[in-house]
Amino acid sequence: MPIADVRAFNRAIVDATKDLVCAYKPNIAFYEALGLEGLAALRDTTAYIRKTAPDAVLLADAKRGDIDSTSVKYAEAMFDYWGFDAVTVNGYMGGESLSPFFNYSDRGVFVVCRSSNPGAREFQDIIVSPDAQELGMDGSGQKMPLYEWMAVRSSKWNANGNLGLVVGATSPEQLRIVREHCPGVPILIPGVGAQGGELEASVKNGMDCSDDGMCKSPNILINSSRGIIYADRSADGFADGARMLQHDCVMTSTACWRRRARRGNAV
Ligand SMILES: O=c1ccn([C@@H]2O[C@H](COP(=O)(O)O)[C@@H](O)[C@H]2O)c(=O)[nH]1
Repeated sequence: MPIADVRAFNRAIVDATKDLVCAYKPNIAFYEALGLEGLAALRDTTAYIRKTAPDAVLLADAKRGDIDSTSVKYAEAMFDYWGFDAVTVNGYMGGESLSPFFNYSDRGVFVVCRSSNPGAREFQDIIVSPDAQELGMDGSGQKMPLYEWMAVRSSKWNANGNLGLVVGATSPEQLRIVREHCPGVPILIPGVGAQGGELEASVKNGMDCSDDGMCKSPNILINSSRGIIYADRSADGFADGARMLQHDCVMTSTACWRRRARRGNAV
């Protein structure tokens, strides 16, 4: 569905949702597809978000990643030129290819770990046998799916404490496993709404209870794009979409906290 005026469309979304969301995640592809005019609209949109919702995190969904000398330029573009707070990256070229992003210690770097699309299983679920030494274990290498190895391995890239992971809401069981390996790491969870991901199971399995069992800081970012921006092209529609998602997240996490509290904080 072409949008006649991208700037006005985005402004209406921001106005309607600024009190309801903690972050905005423009997907760079949609702006690049419109050429220079699209990039100008992205620039104006990010400026509008900064002005209107100054506390919101601006996360670029760009899934960048290349050899390190090229990643230096991708990181400069995302953080220095565009001024994003965080970016999604592709880690399958290995840790050193991402260090230019992690070197920006005041910015977040969300590594795709288990994506939300149906084809995710084609590679990410393949069982691999990482070197035992790499795993920091004795004996022979332990077998695990590739996405799980990504979760384990990525903690080595987190010297600056700015690692995040991306795990789709379409695979809550894999999310549970990733969370087990990665306490304290923020997880971006796309895939609710249009992709049919499971919100309740994702909130339950993704919440971070590493602090004190009460999940003071759940460390999850639930993403809904089409569920909000195409909810109904009106201010009420955008706000309703965001409000419904917020309501469901709060209900689920509160129920989870209560259950855990009743069990004496056991996670
Ligand atoms: O595994 C992934 C990683 C990124 N995405 C991106 O998130 C949004 C989801 O859009 P919806 O309209 O809420 O389905 C989109 O920009 C994807 O590129 C993802 O879906 N899955």
